[in-house]
Amino acid sequence: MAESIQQLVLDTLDANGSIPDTRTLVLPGESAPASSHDAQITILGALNSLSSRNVVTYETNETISHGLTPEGLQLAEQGSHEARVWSVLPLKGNGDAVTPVELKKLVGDETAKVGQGRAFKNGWIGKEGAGLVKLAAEINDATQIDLKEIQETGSLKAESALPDLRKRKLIAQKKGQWFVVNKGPDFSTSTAKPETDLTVDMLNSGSWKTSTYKKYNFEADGIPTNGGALHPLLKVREEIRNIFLEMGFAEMPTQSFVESGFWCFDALFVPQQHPARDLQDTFYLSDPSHSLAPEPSYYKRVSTVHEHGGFGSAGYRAPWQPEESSKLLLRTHTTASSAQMLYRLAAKCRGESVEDGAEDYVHGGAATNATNEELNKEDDGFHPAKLFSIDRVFRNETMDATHLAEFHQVEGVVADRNLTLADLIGFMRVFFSKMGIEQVRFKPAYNPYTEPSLEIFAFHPLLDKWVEVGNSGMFRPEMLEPMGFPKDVRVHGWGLSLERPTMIRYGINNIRTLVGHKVSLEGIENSAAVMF
Ligand SMILES: N[C@@H](Cc1ccccc1)C(=O)O
Repeated sequence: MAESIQQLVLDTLDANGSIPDTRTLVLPGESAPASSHDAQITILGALNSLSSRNVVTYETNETISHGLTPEGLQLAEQGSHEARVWSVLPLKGNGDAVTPVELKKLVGDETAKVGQGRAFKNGWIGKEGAGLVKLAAEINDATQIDLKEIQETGSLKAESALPDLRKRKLIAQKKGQWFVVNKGPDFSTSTAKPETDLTVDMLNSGSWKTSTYKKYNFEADGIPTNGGALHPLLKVREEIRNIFLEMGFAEMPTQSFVESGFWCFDALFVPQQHPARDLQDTFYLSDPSHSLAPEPSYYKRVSTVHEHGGFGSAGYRAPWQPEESSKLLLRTHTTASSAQMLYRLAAKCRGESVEDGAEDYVHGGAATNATNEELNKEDDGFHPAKLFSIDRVFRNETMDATHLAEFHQVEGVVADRNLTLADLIGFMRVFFSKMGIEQVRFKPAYNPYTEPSLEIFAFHPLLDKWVEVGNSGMFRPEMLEPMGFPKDVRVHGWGLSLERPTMIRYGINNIRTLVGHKVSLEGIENSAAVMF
């Protein structure tokens, strides 16, 4: 039906050039023109779909018409109340007058009540004794005639009669529409929907040659895209960075991912035979495979403390191999960078001038433990420092749900005179509580470069167990004194991974989720409020 109406509109336009009034159309299957409201609504549907394809244009005109109410319909059929009253009475002098009680019986209560008054007013009836009689031998029931006209045409030529009929609730207003239709820019008599895509089938069958195509709408709004977002690792890194900054730490400059065995291990007093230096644990570079030699006097102090001891240490008493020291590798921990920053921090203590030294990253005097006596003593070039880094490290690990060959380490070091283990523990508590971790425990551990060393455990309220969150310790004199730090300077440090708190924060079970090309945060809605 809808399509045949579209076809009718198109054929009419084709034949006549335009359709000045859609009420003149004779719809398929009908014999009379489509003057009714419903017919125009049906036509409107066809016009809308044709105009959306620019096949036609149309203008809307409004009409106000009238229809009969149920009571109006009844009166159009049977005559007005007054006419019906008049019709049952005898003409004056031609019989017995009808009493009001009898009249009600003859025409019904309602008609008797309404009709009497009007028939009197029109001069059609009169009183005779206690009853009623016709005065006029013939009447013209204008109400019935008007109602019939309205019923047939929807309007009344004698418009002045309309308000009264409306007041009597015999007619009601009906709003309607009709349309003027013209050919659109893409007029054609075909009702086939234009193609939106050129398909393989159309090419094979050759139908593409005769098909019509939907035009591109360059005005259309595009589909809104989801805006860019920070990677979860970046968000958590920013949070941790802010914790360090508000605790007065300075960020160490990002150093090269490639380090020498010297800075990654030797400078930290990691023995040259240590298993961490194995090929299975560390990625070594093949080209170039070896680094330039470090500053000779420091290199000498480091190799000596390893081989023969010194600074109160017996050393490892094992042969020192320059080859091992100069190997290039991907750093296995950011402590390799901390070592270089500490070496620079000690430059003044070694009597060297500081060019690009760690002084820039040193918050002199902050949180110092120095006594008056120490402050008064001669300047030995040392300044306290609080440094941090959050950066990438690499380990030759078997990858699984919680291990990757590369990850990020969060690392902090604090250098000051006479720091104690209590300072380290106190620092840890404050740092982790700022990360939302209130319950922490420490367990003695072993690192070649720290003594004592502590593993940090935190109670995870959701997992209901203690989980390891970091590693820490006080750097050994065998590491600090060859750098040139005075004997009373202590440096403590700690490290944790960035991935672990991020995974717990975002409810991610598989670390690969964090680094794939598609980061899906499957558990994000259920993520814990606490970070670890
Ligand atoms: N480098 C240690 C962390 C650490 C840093 C500083 C001091 C002690 C420990 C690690 O990789 O786990």
